[in-house]
Amino acid sequence: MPVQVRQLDTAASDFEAEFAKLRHWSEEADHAIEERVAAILADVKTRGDAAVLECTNRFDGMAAASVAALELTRDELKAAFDAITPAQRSALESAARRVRSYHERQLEACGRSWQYRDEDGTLLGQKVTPLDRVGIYVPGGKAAYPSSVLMNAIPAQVAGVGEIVMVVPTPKGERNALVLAAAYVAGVHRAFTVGGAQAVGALAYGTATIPAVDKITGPGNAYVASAKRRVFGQVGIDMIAGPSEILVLADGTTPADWVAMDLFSQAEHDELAQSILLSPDAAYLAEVRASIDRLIGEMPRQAVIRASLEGRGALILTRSMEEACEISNRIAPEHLEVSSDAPEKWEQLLRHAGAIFLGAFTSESLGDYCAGPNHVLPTSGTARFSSPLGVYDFQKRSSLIQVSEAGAHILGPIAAELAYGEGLQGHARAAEMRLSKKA
Ligand SMILES: NC(=O)c1ccc[n+]([C@@H]2O[C@H](COP(=O)([O-])OP(=O)(O)OC[C@H]3O[C@@H](n4cnc5c(N)ncnc54)[C@H](O)[C@@H]3O)[C@@H](O)[C@H]2O)c1
Ligand SMILES: N[C@H](CO)Cc1c[nH]c[nH+]1
Ligand SMILES: [Zn+2]
Repeated sequence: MPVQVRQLDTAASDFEAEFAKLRHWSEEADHAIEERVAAILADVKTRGDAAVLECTNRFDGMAAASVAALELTRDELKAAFDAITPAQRSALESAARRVRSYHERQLEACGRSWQYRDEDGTLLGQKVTPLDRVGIYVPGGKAAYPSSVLMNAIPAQVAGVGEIVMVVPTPKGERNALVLAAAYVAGVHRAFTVGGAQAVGALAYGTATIPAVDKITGPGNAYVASAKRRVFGQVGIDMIAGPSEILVLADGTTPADWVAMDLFSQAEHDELAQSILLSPDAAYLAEVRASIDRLIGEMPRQAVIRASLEGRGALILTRSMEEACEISNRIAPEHLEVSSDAPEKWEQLLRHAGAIFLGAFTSESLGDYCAGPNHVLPTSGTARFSSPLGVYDFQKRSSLIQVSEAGAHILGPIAAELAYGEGLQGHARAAEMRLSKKA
């Protein structure tokens, strides 16, 4: 049966209405989920380990006797690493090396302290420090994501975080050897087989067994997203990541099968994932449609892919590549492939995207695993104002100010004038006292 992916045409009179429907992403709170998450968090806050244990046994079909029994030891992580195949070990290590090297450059480029002195000797600067302890959430309900272990733990490590605590659900007690091995490779300090809102609550409030952290990062389902939103303030969070998205801008020079498979690659994550192709070449869109219909039968996750493409996917005919870039900027996708033989030309017109993949050989899937940049990216148009997970998410900044005696004579009158204007005498007098010699 052909996949009923909708087709839009920017020259059609109903384009704006159809485009609005396509972009509409209702993350309207599901009341049942919101209520359950609120109850789980309150329970974890008051009863700690007992609540975490009950929820884990109930929601993940486990039969653990204590939260301590859910901790994975460093020896267990190493045993998993030793047990996977040499090919898996080599792939994990190569991916980890590339991700580390990319994030080390990020640290050099924007993660270091800096300072300077005014002419009067006053020192000003910014001190960058790593977070003391972070929690990384690794999803594990419907699928296992060793790549997400690397993408969360490695930037934390590069930033110099003191302790990295990983949580990952293991439904029915089935531990994924690659996830454990990735935790070993990435240098996770402690790991617990706990997931969902109870894991987020445990990391935010701390229990007798699971330590409270300063920030929680990592993607997850609606329970995890809701819990992260609710504990924000008690702890930091990275972002609320929604379903995966890919937008391909194609000038018609990439084999149609390649682009069809790239659309599948994000559609297969989730029925709610969004895959969109934009091209000014109508014949090319028809070719990709034919590839989709021919290749879908080969895909083990074809039901998910079909649901995603039919529910939220689209092929969009544009008047030009310039117009395709404009539309892409309006969508601000998580992943943006520029499938063209002149990708640099179009890249200059692109402003909003979590990650931009240039040229026919750069499949988005390479970025998901091993190119080096992070795969935890802003979704649902939030690339307009936010950035990929990075070393900077595991650091914080303190301003440094050391005013010299000469500097106090310059700054004091300015501060005092403004403080009197605000009616704050204490501020003004504290500045003015520094105008006289220290006794
Ligand atoms: N953006 C990214 O980088 C990225 C990477 C990997 C995965 N993902 C996404 O993360 C999500 C992972 O979702 P998942 O479900 O597979 O795993 P998950 O780990 O996010 O959620 C599983 C947990 O949900 C909780 N849960 C499930 N049903 C529940 C219920 N009825 N009541 C209370 N709690 C319940 C359980 O505690 C369970 O442990 C997917 O949408 C996937 O596409 C995103
Ligand atoms: N594409 C996902 C983020 O949207 C990340 C991922 C993990 N494994 C495969 N893909
Ligand atoms: Zn992916």
